[in-house]
Amino acid sequence: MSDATPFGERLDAIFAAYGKLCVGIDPHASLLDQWGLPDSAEGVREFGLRTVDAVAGRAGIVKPQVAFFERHGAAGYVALERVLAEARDAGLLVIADVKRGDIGTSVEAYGQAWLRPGSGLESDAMTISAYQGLGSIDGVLTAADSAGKGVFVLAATSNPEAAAIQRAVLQQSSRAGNTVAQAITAGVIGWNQGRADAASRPLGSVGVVLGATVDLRTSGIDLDAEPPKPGLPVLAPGFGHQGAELSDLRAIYGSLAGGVIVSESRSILGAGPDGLAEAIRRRVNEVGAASV
Ligand SMILES: O=C(O)c1cc(=O)[nH]c(=O)n1[C@@H]1O[C@H](COP(=O)(O)O)[C@@H](O)[C@H]1O
Repeated sequence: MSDATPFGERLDAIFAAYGKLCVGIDPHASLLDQWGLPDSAEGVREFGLRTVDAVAGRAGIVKPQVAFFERHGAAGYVALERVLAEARDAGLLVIADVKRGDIGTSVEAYGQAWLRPGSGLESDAMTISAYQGLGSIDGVLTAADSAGKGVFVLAATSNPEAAAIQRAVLQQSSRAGNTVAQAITAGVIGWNQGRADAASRPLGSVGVVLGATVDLRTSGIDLDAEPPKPGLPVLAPGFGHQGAELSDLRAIYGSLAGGVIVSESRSILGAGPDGLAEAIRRRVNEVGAASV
């Protein structure tokens, strides 16, 4: 499947081949220590490469968190470029967790950094924030679409402090009365439905971040409606270390459960370099049993 194939189709193929686990690549200082690696650019590179090696052939998706590489400045970025390239060469789908957002022209430049084919930081998808308005991300969505790339827009994030803002109710716009999380989710579903051949696509190429720790109904997300067509990719952090249980997956996500990517970092990485492959294998099976 070529890179220009829509991201949603590539994600669907990965789901079929490897299931829905995404392994976060988060080289926390404490994990580097546990793995016997230095807290340096070399350390995060080695951590990333070993994780990619352990994931390849066992799961299909990785999500490097850029902040842990950025801590080491330019050398950290060089390390990240290598990890991204090795992951993509290994056939993994790479979601760059960068959470960018700005006025439209600047967010487009972020898109060029992370999603433009040939860029040193090229990834298959990136996380972005639409808190400067849904219109501010239009340009990056269009560019991603034409390059077969994906975008995950923050909607209801897993951290408890987020609820006050993300459950706030819009006063203006055609979505007045919606919560912020609801308006973003509806906007993304609408975007996917507006693409050519949308009805025949299994999954859209734009998804949302809906944390597994969140009461999504209270956030205004409709979990009882028919699943959208095409399906909505849902990046779902919050399982594992943050406390959400896989056995609750269907209850948490309702009719959106089919598009859920279970993303875990510390709960898997904490197995250490020697236990990592086995921890991934086990979690892939558990996610398979819990997923729709
Ligand atoms: O976009 C994300 O990935 C994300 C969104 C969110 O709502 N909550 C959240 O925890 N994340 C990221 O997901 C990862 C979760 O890590 P663990 O809690 O160790 O599984 C971290 O890299 C977070 O930055």
